[in-house]
Amino acid sequence: MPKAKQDHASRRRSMSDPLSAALRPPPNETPEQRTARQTAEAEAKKRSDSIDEMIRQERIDRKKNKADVHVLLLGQSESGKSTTLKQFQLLHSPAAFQAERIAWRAVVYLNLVRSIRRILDAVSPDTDFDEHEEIDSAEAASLIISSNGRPPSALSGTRVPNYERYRTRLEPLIDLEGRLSHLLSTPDEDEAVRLPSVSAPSSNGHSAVNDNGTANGNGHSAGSTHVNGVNSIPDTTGTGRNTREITVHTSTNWKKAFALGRSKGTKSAHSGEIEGWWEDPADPVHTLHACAPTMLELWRDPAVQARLRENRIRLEESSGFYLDEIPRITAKKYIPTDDDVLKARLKTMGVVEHTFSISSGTNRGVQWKIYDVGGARNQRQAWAPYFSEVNAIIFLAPISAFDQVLSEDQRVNRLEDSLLLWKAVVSNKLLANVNLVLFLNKCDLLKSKLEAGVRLNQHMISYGDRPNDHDSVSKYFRNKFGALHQSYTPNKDRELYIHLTAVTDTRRTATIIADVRDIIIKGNLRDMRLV
Ligand SMILES: Nc1nc2c(ncn2[C@@H]2O[C@H](COP(=O)(O)OP(=O)(O)OP(=O)(O)O)[C@@H](O)[C@H]2O)c(=O)[nH]1
Ligand SMILES: [Mg+2]
Repeated sequence: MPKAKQDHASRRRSMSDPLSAALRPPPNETPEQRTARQTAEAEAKKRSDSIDEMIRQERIDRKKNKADVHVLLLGQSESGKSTTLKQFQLLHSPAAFQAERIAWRAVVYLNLVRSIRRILDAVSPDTDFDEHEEIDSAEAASLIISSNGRPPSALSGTRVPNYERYRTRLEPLIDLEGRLSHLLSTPDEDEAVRLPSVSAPSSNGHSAVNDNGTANGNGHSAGSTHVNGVNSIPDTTGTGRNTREITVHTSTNWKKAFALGRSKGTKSAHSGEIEGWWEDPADPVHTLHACAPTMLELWRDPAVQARLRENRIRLEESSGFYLDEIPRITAKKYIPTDDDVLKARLKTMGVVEHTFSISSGTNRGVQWKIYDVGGARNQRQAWAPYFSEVNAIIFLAPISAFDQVLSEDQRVNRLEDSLLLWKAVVSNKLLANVNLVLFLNKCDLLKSKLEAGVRLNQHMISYGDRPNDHDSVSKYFRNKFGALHQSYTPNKDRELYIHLTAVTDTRRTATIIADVRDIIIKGNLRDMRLV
């Protein structure tokens, strides 16, 4: 309908509208009555306009709050990025966390079996650490490097008289390790392209991540998790045993694959044919259950403990440590607890994107996109494409790692690597307006390490003769990382927000995450001491 006609029609409608008719001024209105009416009308209009303005402002505020928040988790491998993501999940999509809990059983089993194999390798009469070209990540994580960068040879150490018996009895676990790796690595025949192996660096030590491993891929973020990039299958040494850390998908595919049971045709707990996985004779729990007494005996054997000490292997500080809980983990009806899931170690390859919708508090309705990246050196070129779209970065630096080396380059101290990475992030001009939150992580491990007598000044000369306790050491790192930001940031107004964290600790991390969330939303970083 043409506009003139439309106006006319609406006028006609309003004239015949009984309400409009009632509001029309009386025909015999005096000039005083008219002035009073007009004043009252003007006031009513003012009130109405201010209500309209309030509604408009609220709408803008709501829109602002609804805007997506993009957070990138950065830091070296094993710094705790994926664990931080799990904490976000636990807080903001507990139903999804709950649904995936059972699938983490496979990872916990694999972590446990690998710890056992690590012990067997370390206490073997044939082991000479100096001959080992490669030590896997978790081994490297638990080694204190001697002054020449190598642990002392194990050849002259304590003999483990029961070694052969342990080996024979635990042989089924070696097979199980292969089965579990396979289950986790090839969950789906239609799976995406594989990345080059972590163990195949290019000549400059940085192997390329293929296209799938870089940003943006072909966004299939249905549900909440979306993976850009894939995993590599662990290497196999000449001995036929894996020495590398298992790298598997962090996508929902492997989770489904494990949760749904094994090969086709096998009766599945989830199809209702049997009551639970423990009734399935092919389930890994049976091998673990049968080997549990020997695993316990091995771990508690004083000769084994002595040998591990001589080799300076502290498994209790390594990723995915479950050796103190063998009976619980190997029980037939074992279901991982929240803490078990948080401790489970699965290396990330590529980029995992997770979406949360905050359903309570002041940030209600805000969509959060959190990107969890692989931190190993050959994964880092996948980070940059995300720099232009993030509002905030949570950078994790594990400060307990001052005496450890990178698994991908054993010449590089982990803390030095963290400091260099941090410097690169804070000085990056593309990130000048991105909010920065720094988690000085693994404070629990730092504390136990310092209490065990490991001295920071033996690895960091600049620490001098300051006290070797948790407070002094963490303060020193806080200042060191803070000073780098102050010196190199291209944005002098940017405030840095530093936390001392142990992201496996759910209660404390929940408090920190709530604060970080509010601060990121406000875009207003403040330096606070929360722990
Ligand atoms: N004790 C302790 N363990 C931690 C802490 N943070 C992480 N971990 C453990 O360290 C291991 C490595 O953590 P991840 O979150 O997988 O590390 P990441 O940064 O994602 O590593 P990549 O995926 O290789 O880049 C896991 O087994 C975690 O449970 C911490 O603060 N304290
Ligand atoms: Mg990870």
